[in-house]
Amino acid sequence: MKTLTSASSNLNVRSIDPLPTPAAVLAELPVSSEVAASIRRSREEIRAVLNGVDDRLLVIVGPCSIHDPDAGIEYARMLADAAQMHREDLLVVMRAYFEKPRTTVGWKGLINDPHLDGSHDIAAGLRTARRFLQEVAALGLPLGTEFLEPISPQYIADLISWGAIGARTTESQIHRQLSSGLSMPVGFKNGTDGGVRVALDACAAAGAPQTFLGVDEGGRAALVSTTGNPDTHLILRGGSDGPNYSPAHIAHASAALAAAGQNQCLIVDASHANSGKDHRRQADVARELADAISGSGTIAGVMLESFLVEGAQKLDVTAGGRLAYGQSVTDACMGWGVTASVLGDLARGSRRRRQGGVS
Ligand SMILES: O=C[C@H](O)[C@H](O)COP(=O)(O)O
Ligand SMILES: C=C(OP(=O)(O)O)C(=O)O
Repeated sequence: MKTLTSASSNLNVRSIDPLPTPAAVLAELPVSSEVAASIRRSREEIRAVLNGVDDRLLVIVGPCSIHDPDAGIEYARMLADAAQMHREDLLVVMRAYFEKPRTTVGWKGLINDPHLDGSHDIAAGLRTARRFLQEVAALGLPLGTEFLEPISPQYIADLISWGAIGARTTESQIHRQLSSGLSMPVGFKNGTDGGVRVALDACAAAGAPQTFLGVDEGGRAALVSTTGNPDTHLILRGGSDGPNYSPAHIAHASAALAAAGQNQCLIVDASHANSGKDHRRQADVARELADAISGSGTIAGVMLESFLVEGAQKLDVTAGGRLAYGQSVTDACMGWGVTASVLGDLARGSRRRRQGGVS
């Protein structure tokens, strides 16, 4: 369906089709009171880690993107066991990314194109994402995601314990406004050029009350007024000028946060420009961080890209064809074996920090 509101509008629009409302999808796929309580609890735990009240290390780990819910669930079960094993030292959150920001063009994630064939069945994508989150949340594993489209949070945010705004959108006013109203802690990545200032500005903007155009649960355009998000924080992911996880980079970022009157605790992404997008290098970066955290009170968390099978495969939505099971179709990931060993190293680093009494 496409409606022309005037002879001069929608000239480049092929179609506009209504989607089910957030309220309809939430009613179809509700959250039990037990799961809702466990999500609220995990948000509090993440807050406590970010504020230095809980001395564990936050680890946000999982596939670069979820493209096959079955493989994602198999991964989640293994991660839930590992999270349980390391619960004294690590607070593990599963990366469940359904929306991919692209440098130019490419598959934009399971919500945008759930059949991976360019058919863009977003109604199915929203339901598939929500069903996946329900299933993982029922395992007791907290979930993290990148919020990219400003409308999709209405469909899934109640199931998310930690949110990220990506390097390509940290400077966007729309994403800062959105974050100011989200109910969970939200981390802002430094820019793709390595600039940390945009993320500090983002934390300040998202921490402030905002009024903007949004949608309500009924899918209607709405005036949204927020209180500001008290739990914004910085994520260092490296940039075009190289990695930014060295002790000097971390001290510099932490001082900039303090000067801006913001929380000095930050998260380091071991992937992306911090590992030159090389999944083998990512494990080395994570191990360097495991050593570094024992002497640093400011590294509150680490991000890892990991899936069942290491590496990545090419997805061509126009060509079809079979995909290897459990391997990323976006950025290359560490495989499960290496991930399990890296989690052990991070747990040991977290324990050493506690024993050394680093504050
Ligand atoms: O993490 C994912 C990617 O790095 C990001 O979405 C950009 O991907 P692209 O450069 O392949 O488009
Ligand atoms: C896109 C991502 O990261 P960045 O914004 O750092 O490129 C991601 O984590 O999937």
